[in-house]
Formats: sequence, C-alpha cells, structure tokens
Amino acid sequence: MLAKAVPRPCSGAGRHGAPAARLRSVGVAGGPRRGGAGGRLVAADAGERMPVVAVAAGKQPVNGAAMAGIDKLVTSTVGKSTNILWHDCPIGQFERQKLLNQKGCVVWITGLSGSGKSTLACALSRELHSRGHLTYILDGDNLRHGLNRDLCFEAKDRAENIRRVGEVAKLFADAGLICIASLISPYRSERSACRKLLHNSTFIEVFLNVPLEVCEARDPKGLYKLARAGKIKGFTGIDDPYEPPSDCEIVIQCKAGDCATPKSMADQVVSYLEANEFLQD
Ligand SMILES: Nc1ncnc2c1ncn2[C@@H]1O[C@H](COP(=O)(O)OS(=O)(=O)O)[C@@H](OP(=O)(O)O)[C@H]1O
Ligand SMILES: Nc1ncnc2c1ncn2[C@@H]1O[C@H](COP(=O)(O)OP(=O)(O)O)[C@@H](O)[C@H]1O
Repeated sequence: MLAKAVPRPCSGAGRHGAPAARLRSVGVAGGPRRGGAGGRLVAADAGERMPVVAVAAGKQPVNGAAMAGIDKLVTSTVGKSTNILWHDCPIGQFERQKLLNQKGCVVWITGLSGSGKSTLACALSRELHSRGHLTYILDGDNLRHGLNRDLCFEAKDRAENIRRVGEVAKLFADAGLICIASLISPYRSERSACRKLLHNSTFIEVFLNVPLEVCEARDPKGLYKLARAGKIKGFTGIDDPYEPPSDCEIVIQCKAGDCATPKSMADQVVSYLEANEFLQD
C-alpha cells in the first residue's frame, strides 16, 4: 500500500542527510533504512525539490492516484519537470552497501590532459578489484563517445559535461559502488557543484598536480602539438583555463623526472579509502 506522503529523510539518490553509515554499522538490523514492504511516495527534499502543490484532504490528488489511504500528496517542480513525486524503495543504499561490504563514494580525479587521470583510474580500479571491491570508471573521453557526444569543449559544454558526470557518479555511489570519475573538469565551481550533490565525505577529490611541461612532453595523443600549432582551439592549459583545486582530499604531485608509479598513486587513494572506512575486508 502507498503510504501517506510526508517529508522524511531517506538514503536514496540525491539525499543529503546524515553521512552514510560507517561500514562498522553497515548491516546492523534495524538500521536507518528498514522499512515496510512496498514502495513509498515521499515528498521532496527542501532545496533540491521544491513542493509546489499541496492537495488538501479529500481532494483529487494531483497525479490522479485516488487510492485508499492517500489524502494528501506533495508534488514538486524540479528544473522543467512539473508535478513529479519522489518514489522510494525499501532496498536502499544501506542494503546495497551491506551486500558489497563497502561504502558508496565518488573518487573524482581532476587534472590536465596527459596528467595520468585514466592511468590512475585504471590502476585504482584494478587494485580495488583485486581486493574484492566493486568500482566503475566514468572517463571523460569515453563518456564523450556516448552520453556526452552532443557536447564540445566550449565553457558551457564543459560545465554541462561535468554536471552530467556528477549526476551519474551520484547514482553509482548510491548504488554502493566506488565510482571513479576521471575527467579534466577544469572549473572549480562545477567540481564544487558535483561535491554538493553528494554528502561531503563521499566526494573524494584527487588532484593530479602534474606541470603542463610534463603533460606536454608526454602528449600521448599528439593533442598538445596540435593545440600549439593552432589546430585545436581552446585546449586546456594552452588557451583554455585549468583552475586547480584549493582544498581537495588528495593531491598527487608529480614533477619532471619524479612521478610516482601508477600503482603507488593508486595505493595513496586506497589508503585514504581505508582510513576513512569506505572499505570492509
Ligand atoms: N579542447 C580540448 N581541451 C581538452 N581536452 C580535449 C580538447 N579537445 C579534445 N580533448 C580530449 O578530450 C578529453 C577531455 O575530455 P573531458 O570530458 O575530460 O574534458 S572536460 O572535463 O569537459 O574539460 C581529453 O582527454 P584526456 O587527455 O584524457 O584528459 C582530450 O583527449
Ligand atoms: N605516474 C605516471 N608516470 C609516468 N607516466 C605516466 C604516469 N601516469 C600516466 N603516465 C603516462 O602519461 C600519459 C598520459 O596518461 P593518461 O592516463 O592518458 O592521462 P590523462 O587521462 O590525464 O590524459 C600516458 O602515456 C601514460 O602512460
């Protein structure tokens, strides 16, 4: 049966409530996500989903769901979507995390082209996989082959690219996975907006601090050469800005001739995840 719609916190995607349960407490019976059988309709979070219609008792609910027990529904307008309701499910992030023995999070790797983002993402995924943890990589280049194929590299398209990846990453984290997002994401404000989508402690920003000269010397795709020759316009670091993070969780520093190996970069991130109880053996 559908319960009466009342504002309540839940652990579904997009909830910004209390920090996800520490792994130690994952799976404790009667935890925060225990609920009755069947789906629930819940009202929107303040801020993200603004209720616009409250149907008084006895009146026809907005979506026409004149079912027994529903005398009041609160619908929301979110962006261009009107009259929408959040549908919750008793199997939530808590249950999924328990199944996976890990806490869902986003490891967001930012840095110049050629700084080693994809290399680190792969090394990290491999390391976590070998320890029995489920990860998924959202790679900027790869996503531009599908989800983001309609976007170019103008500022507004990069911003939309980052926003979309942030939203997808949020879903993966809610699914209980360690989501590794690897994209240049050159703008501080857009990275910060992605951080706000998640509870702060579950957004782990990793800055690959590699000097432009090193990235340019690597130039595995020959893009810097093309950018220097003026054949690619608006290339990050050449004629488009990169705003380094001012306060991120992990900085991996690399200087000419002095770069950590991919495995030791991955180990640095794994240590952080362990220290912050994202992983359970
Ligand atoms: N103008 C310009 N500037 C920067 N990068 C460019 C550009 N044009 C194409 N490429 C290639 O696209 C990859 C970056 O895509 P992202 O989605 O990560 O970029 S962004 O976050 O939207 O800025 C980037 O991949 P990486 O080298 O792996 O970073 C490049 O291969
Ligand atoms: N830690 C590292 N030390 C030395 N070379 C690296 C390191 N990480 C990446 N590379 C090399 O640098 C180049 C760019 O790496 P890549 O992961 O494709 O960067 P990005 O995804 O940031 O563009 C590749 O040729 C890669 O082998």
